[in-house]
Amino acid sequence: DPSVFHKRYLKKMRDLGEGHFGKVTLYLYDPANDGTGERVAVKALKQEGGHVHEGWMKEIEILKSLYHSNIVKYKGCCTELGESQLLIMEYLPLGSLREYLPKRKLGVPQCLLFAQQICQGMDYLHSKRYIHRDLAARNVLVENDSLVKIGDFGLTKYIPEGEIYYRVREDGDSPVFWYAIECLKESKFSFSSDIWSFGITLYEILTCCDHRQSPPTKFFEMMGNVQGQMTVMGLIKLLEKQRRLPCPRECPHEVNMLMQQCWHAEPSERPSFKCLTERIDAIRQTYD
Ligand SMILES: Nc1n[nH]c2ccc(-c3ccc(NS(=O)(=O)c4cccc(Cl)c4)cc3)cc12
Repeated sequence: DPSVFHKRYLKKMRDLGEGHFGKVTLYLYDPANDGTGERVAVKALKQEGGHVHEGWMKEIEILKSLYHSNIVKYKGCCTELGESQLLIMEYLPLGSLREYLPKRKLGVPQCLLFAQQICQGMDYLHSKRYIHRDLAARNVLVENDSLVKIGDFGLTKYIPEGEIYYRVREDGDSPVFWYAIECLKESKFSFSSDIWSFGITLYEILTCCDHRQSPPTKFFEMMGNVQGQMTVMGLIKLLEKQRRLPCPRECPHEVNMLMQQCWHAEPSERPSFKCLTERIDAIRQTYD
């Protein structure tokens, strides 16, 4: 069974990323023990033990059930007695947009191609009634110059038929600068709050993930940067005054309008990923 990986053949190479509950690491899976094995990305749960376990199994089941060209491929899992399962994914050598964009100043057409592919992957996720809850440039991986994939589903939740929101207890270090206003105020997550996070991710792409223009940096500036003592209340007040991230220098007017609509205070006024895919495609056509 190619989806079963034995821990004894996993050779650690380097870290790929770390989240609140987990860690992603590059391993060589080398059963012949001659260096000819394949490189895989392995996500492990930080040993929090206990309650996190069922959420972890859910994450593995969710990724296993997703098949889309803009979603990282599930390869299998590794179950060792007494330890939590390891999630084995395909390895993309170019890493996430956070690593890729600062090195490759993309033009607007390629930025829009990446944005459109994120919308296609997210439209597929929403079609299966999942909300992502952590869409950000750091969680988008680069296969090559013309293909990106959503690479982490650690906060993804299923929204039952007939429901609109998913409410969460406050969890660890939430990515508040990617959160829609209703998530900050009422912890209400929905398909529409993913649209808000996509708008922030599109802003990151258009600023080439330049840390001087990053969402945290810009929001701190807009709040008067009181020694970084940003409270969630400070961010909520700013957003309630209709303040939003500024239009990036290279950003065409119609793309800025699209981003601002993703940040509409009223969730139901935000576009869907299907609509965004079509609108971005139309804008891209004007560059051909
Ligand atoms: N280069 C890669 N090939 N395959 C991968 C699978 C996941 C990842 C990955 C995906 C997401 C991140 N972002 S992250 O912010 O580091 C993160 C967020 C939530 C949970 C964790 Cl454990 C890590 C970092 C790395 C990278 C690769």
